Amino acid sequence: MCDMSTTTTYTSHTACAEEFMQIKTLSTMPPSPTSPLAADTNAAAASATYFDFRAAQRVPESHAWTGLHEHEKDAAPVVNDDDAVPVVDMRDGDAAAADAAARAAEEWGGFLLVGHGVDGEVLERAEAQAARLFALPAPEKARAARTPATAYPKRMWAEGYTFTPAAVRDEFRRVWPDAGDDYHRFCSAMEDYDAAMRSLGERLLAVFFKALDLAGDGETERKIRDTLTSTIHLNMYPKCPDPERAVGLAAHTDSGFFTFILQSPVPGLQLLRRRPDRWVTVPGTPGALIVVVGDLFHVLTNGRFHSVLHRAIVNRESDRISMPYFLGPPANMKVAPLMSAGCLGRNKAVYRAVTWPEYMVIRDKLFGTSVSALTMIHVTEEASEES
Ligand SMILES: O=C(O)CCC(=O)C(=O)O
Ligand SMILES: [Fe+2]
Repeated sequence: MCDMSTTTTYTSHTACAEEFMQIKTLSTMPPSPTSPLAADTNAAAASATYFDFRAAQRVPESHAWTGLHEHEKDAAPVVNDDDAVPVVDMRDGDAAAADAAARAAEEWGGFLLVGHGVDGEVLERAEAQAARLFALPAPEKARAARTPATAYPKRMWAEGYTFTPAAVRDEFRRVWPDAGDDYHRFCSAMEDYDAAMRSLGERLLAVFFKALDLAGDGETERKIRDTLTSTIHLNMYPKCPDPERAVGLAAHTDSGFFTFILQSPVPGLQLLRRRPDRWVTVPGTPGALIVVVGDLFHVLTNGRFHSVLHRAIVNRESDRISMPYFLGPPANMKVAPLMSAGCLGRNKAVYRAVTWPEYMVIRDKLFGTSVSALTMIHVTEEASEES
C-alpha cells in the first residue's frame, strides 16, 4: 500500500464535465503484461509453465481463443484510407508535431512516430539482443521469463520478459550466471535503449504539453518529466500453425502514461478504431516507433487523449518481436486531470485523483468483466459539484 502522507498530486483539479464515452471493451485487460506493478518473473514458475511453441504442430485447446476475429477489418495493414494509422513526424517542427499528436491522441489513442531522432543503431542492437535472448535454449531463457498470465481462460501465443531498466543487470544474471560477454552485450544494449527511450519520452511529453496548450505550465511538465518511471517488455510471438485460433496478446489498454513500441518489421499490433469498432493493423514501418496512450494519460488529460485498446495477433510465417517501453508516474504520485488541459469543452475534472497502484487494484478487480476501470474513477457531475 502506498503511504498517502507522501503522496503528491500533479495538479489541483477542478473539474471538466461531459459524459465520458465509455470505450466498448471487447476483451479483458491483462493484469500483468501491461503493468509494471505486477510482473512475476519467478524462475521456477516460468520453467514449469514453459510451452515449447517451436514444437507445436497445432494450437492446443489451452491456447485456443474464440471470437477473435469478429470485426470488419482484421486483415492486412491499412495504409491509405481513413483507417491509416496516423503518423507524427517530429521533424515537422514543434507546432505541426503537436497538432498531429493531438489529433492522433484524441481520435485514435496511438500513432506512428517518425523523425524521432533516436539512433537507429541503438534500436537495432536492442532488437538483435532481444532476438538472441529468445533464441537461447528454453531452460536458460526461462530463468528470467515472465510467467503466463493465469487470470485468462486461455494462454497467449507469446513469451516474454518484464523488467525495470535499473534492474536489468540483476534480472538477467539469472539467464547468464557467468556474467560473460553475452550478458554484458545484452545489458548494455538494454541500457542504451532505456536512455534513448527515456529522453524521447521527455521530448514527447513536451510535444503533448504543447498539444494540450499547456506549454506555459513548465512546472507541471517538469514535475511529470523528472519523476517518470519506466518498464521494458520484451515480447516474442512465435509463428503459429493456426493464427486464427491464437492471440499473441489479448486486447487491453496500457495503464500508465504512454508507451513506445519498437516492433520488428513483421506487423502484428492492432489498435481498436471506434465507431464502428474495428481492429486496424499497424504497419511494420522501419525506423518508426508506435506510441500508445495509456489510462493514466487519459486521466491526466481529462479524457481528451484516449487510451486505446490494442492487441497483438500472430501469423503463420514469421516470429515477431516487440519491445514496449512504458512510461508512467512514480507509485506515490496522485494523477488527476490537469486543470487547464483544454478539456474538449469540459469545465470540470471527470476523474478523481488516483495513484498508479490504486488504479491497478481497481483494474485487477474488474478483470474478466467488460467494464473499463476508468469508469470506476469517473466523477459524476453531482459528486464533482460537491467537492
Ligand atoms: O507486441 C505489441 O506490439 C504490443 C505489446 C503490448 O501492447 C504490451 O506489451 O502491452
Ligand atoms: Fe500494451
